[in-house]
Amino acid sequence: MFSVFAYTSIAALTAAVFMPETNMSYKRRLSIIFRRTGFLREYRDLYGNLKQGLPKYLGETTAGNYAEYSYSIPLGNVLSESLEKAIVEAFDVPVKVYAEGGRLYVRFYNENLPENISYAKVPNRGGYVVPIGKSLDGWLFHNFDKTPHMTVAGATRQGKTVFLKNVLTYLSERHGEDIRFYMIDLKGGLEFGRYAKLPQVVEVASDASEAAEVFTKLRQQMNETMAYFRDNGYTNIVNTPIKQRTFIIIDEAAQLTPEPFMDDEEKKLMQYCQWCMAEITRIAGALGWRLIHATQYPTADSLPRAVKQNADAKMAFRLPTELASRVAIDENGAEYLPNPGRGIYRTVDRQIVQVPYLSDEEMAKRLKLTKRSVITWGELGERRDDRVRTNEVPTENDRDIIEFE
Ligand SMILES: Nc1ncnc2c1ncn2[C@@H]1O[C@H](COP(=O)(O)OP(=O)(O)OP(=O)(O)O)[C@@H](O)[C@H]1O
Repeated sequence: MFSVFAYTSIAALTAAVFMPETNMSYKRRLSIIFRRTGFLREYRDLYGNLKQGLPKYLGETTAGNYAEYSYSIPLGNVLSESLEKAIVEAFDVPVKVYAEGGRLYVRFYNENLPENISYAKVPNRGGYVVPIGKSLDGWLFHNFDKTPHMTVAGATRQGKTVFLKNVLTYLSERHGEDIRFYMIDLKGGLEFGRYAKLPQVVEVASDASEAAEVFTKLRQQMNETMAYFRDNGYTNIVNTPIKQRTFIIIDEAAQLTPEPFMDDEEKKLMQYCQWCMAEITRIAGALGWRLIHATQYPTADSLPRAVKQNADAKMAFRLPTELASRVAIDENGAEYLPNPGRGIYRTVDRQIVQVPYLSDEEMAKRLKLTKRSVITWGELGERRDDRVRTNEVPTENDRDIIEFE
């Protein structure tokens, strides 16, 4: 099994210009790092004395955008987080360090990720997959049939909504009405309320009490589906002929966090919603439910432990602190991401990607949205009023979408 630990140094993440280095200096610097971190092998010299030496160098591979060096891992050593960090922080170029089959690989890339990659460039893939983005090793997709649930975290304006729109669009384009979306859009329905008339979108909840109603319906459906699976001897939807998959996207899930200032009823409502999210991630993956929990504020309270534990894929955009990064993806790094759309995708391994940019216009074209299929600000009613109250007027993009024919 591929055991990958990929890092990109802070310097490389922020470097605007690629700094070429000679192969010689890469190897020499690696030797110094191996010595300083004690990543050494033991051997006996001609006189039988025990000595320490550098790990055995196995060779170099070059490909389109990288040069990679491999070494034998000295017995008794492991690829530790501190060794990886020592390596990646020492170079001005993006570096990936990983161990596989007793070997240590250090890959030096000769390019940086671009800051913008168009959604139009995303390759076509079958199955219940969505593009996560482009890494320096190529396109990366997330397969919801393999890993049903995902958490997404990122500070404001760092790319969560664009990512969720990628998910909605890519799946809808490929699976038509086999895909169902329940959008729990706790930004008052402002982002996803407009797509309520899409055939794939079953329901849009825009506050906690609407969310609770949706969760109650989903629980009923879950029980019915479970009974159906039992009757048919099914254990997991991926091994059945059933094509339908149900996505529950919760955007700004922190709005479902019980707070000390809330009255008991409100707290109970929030706790109920959090419990339902946990139940969905615990039980419903095998039944075809896929939950995406997105928040600006990943804390132990806003990201319930059960959801985090059962969501084996974690996506982080830039976060304000190392602590937030650790809550979101169990390690630091998200606090250094340099631009919107740059994310860390964490499963068993870790990849840095640039999420494809999908504009509202492009989304409208792809989903064949017309005036009739897009909810207007008038129809949004209350929600529009909320936006006016908060002085958030519709943007140019919003208007384009609504007027799109
Ligand atoms: N993948 C991307 N590629 C390039 N630019 C992006 C990408 N994602 C986001 N951006 C830029 O950042 C802006 C904000 O992105 P987005 O609306 O997704 O943020 P957000 O994280 O959802 O913010 P909030 O939580 O405040 O709603 C976009 O309008 C766009 O200009």
